[in-house]
Parts: sequence; structure tokens; C-alpha cells
Amino acid sequence: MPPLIGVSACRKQPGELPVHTVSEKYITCVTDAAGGMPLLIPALAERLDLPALAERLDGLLLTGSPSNVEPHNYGRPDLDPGDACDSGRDATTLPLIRAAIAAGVPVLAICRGIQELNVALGGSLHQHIQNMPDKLDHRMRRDVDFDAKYRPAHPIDITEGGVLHKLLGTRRVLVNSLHAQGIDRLAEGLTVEAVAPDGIVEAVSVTGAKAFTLGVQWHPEWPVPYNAVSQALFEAFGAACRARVAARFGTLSAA
Ligand SMILES: N[C@@H](CCC(=O)NCCCC(=O)O)C(=O)O
Repeated sequence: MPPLIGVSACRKQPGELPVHTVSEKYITCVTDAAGGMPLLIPALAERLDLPALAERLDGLLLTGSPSNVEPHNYGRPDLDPGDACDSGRDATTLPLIRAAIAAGVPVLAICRGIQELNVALGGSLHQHIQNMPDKLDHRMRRDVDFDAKYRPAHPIDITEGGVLHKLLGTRRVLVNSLHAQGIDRLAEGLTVEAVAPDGIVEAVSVTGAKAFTLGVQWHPEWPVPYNAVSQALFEAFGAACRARVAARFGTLSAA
């Protein structure tokens, strides 16, 4: 029985009524690389029983999105005009992350997802890294084609002896970069697993988590075919999700 892996959706209103959307690349990394059964989670917030949902998940994938976590969630002034937000998604993922961690559900958080992980546990975000002195411009390039947007953009230095180092077996890899925000105050209970050359946090883990819980600021879900780093991330996430199935339903069920 493949693990049931929740995939966070965004809430948008392109027309008369709201829609809940997930880019297919986040769905296929669950099916093709993690070996899971994706369950798209609508951004319906308190209309969902999020603790009950978390208990029934074998894993949770927090997707990237051009929208930003609203700063009132971490006590900062509102977003600049023109900076996209998604309050429905914030009100869904932030409590769902806390419930999933408490329930021992494996979590893989990508881009917006690592930012949500940090905010959910009490941290804060930089708004526009590119405007900060001595920082790289981490934004998605708009002057290139789609695949070029996901090409390696900078190296990351991986914390020696950490979760990511043990997973990858190396201290330095190249990653892509499609974000303007980034971790400012690191939440208590998170461990930095990697940083960019300018010190921006690029990966975190939940300190002492019951299960695999990793957030990455880059995008391992694209391009396909996955590189060795992406493959290792998804395989480790999938294995943790299968371990939860085995613990919940018995070993044979995880086959
Ligand atoms: N808006 C945040 C997060 C950026 C992010 O998740 N980018 C991914 C966009 C492409 C996709 O949806 O996969 C920020 O700017 O930091």
C-alpha cells in the first residue's frame, strides 16, 4: 500500500470563484520519486479538521508558490503592494505543519514550504533578499525559458554531521533558486542544515523530530530527470512515509 502523502494546494481566484491549485511537478515527484499516493489538500483552513487530517497522512509535501506567507503571521508589517499573498493557504498549512510534526508525520517542505515551516514554528522571514546589502539575488530569472529558471544558481554549504549531510554524503552542492523571501529569525526547534554563500538559510530540519522533516529553499522537484540530490531527498522522504505506513498498519502493508 503506497503511503498517502498530502500535497498543499494554493487558493486563487482567476475568475468568479476561487480555485485550489497544485503545479503537476509537485504531484509527480510524489508518485514518481517518493513512491507515494498524492492527496491534494485544499486551502480551506478551519473548514478542515487539520489535526485529524494530519493523523491520517503518511507524509506531507509543502509546495512552492509565487505567493508569500503574510507577515502578520510573524508580527511584521503587511506585504508590499504587488507582492502576492494567499491567506487561505497560510491558514491551512501553518496549523497543518504543527499538527503533522506533533503526529510524527514525515514532512518535506519546498521553497514557500520551508518558509511556512519556519513561520509555523515561530520564526520570521526577510521580504526582499535582493534589496539587502551583501545578499545575492535569489529570485527566479525572468529573462530565460522555463527550464533555465531551474538551472543551478549557487552552491550551498551543508552543515557537517547534520541530517542533510548524512543524507547526501557531501558538504557542498549546487542548487537552483526561485525566491525573494527567506528565513530571517530561525524558529526555535529548527536546525540549519545548509546555507547559501551570503548566509541565507537554504535547508532546515526539525531538531529531534519523530520522523523525517526537512525544508529546502530550492526546487528539487524540477527539472526532471532528477539529479542525485533531488533523488536522494525524495527517496528518503518516501522511505520515511513507508515507515509510517508500516508502523500504523503493519510491515506487510508497507510493501
Ligand atoms: N513566494 C516565496 C516563495 C517562492 C516559491 O515558492 N517559488 C516557487 C515558484 C514556482 C513554483 O510555484 O514552483 C518567495 O518569493 O520567497
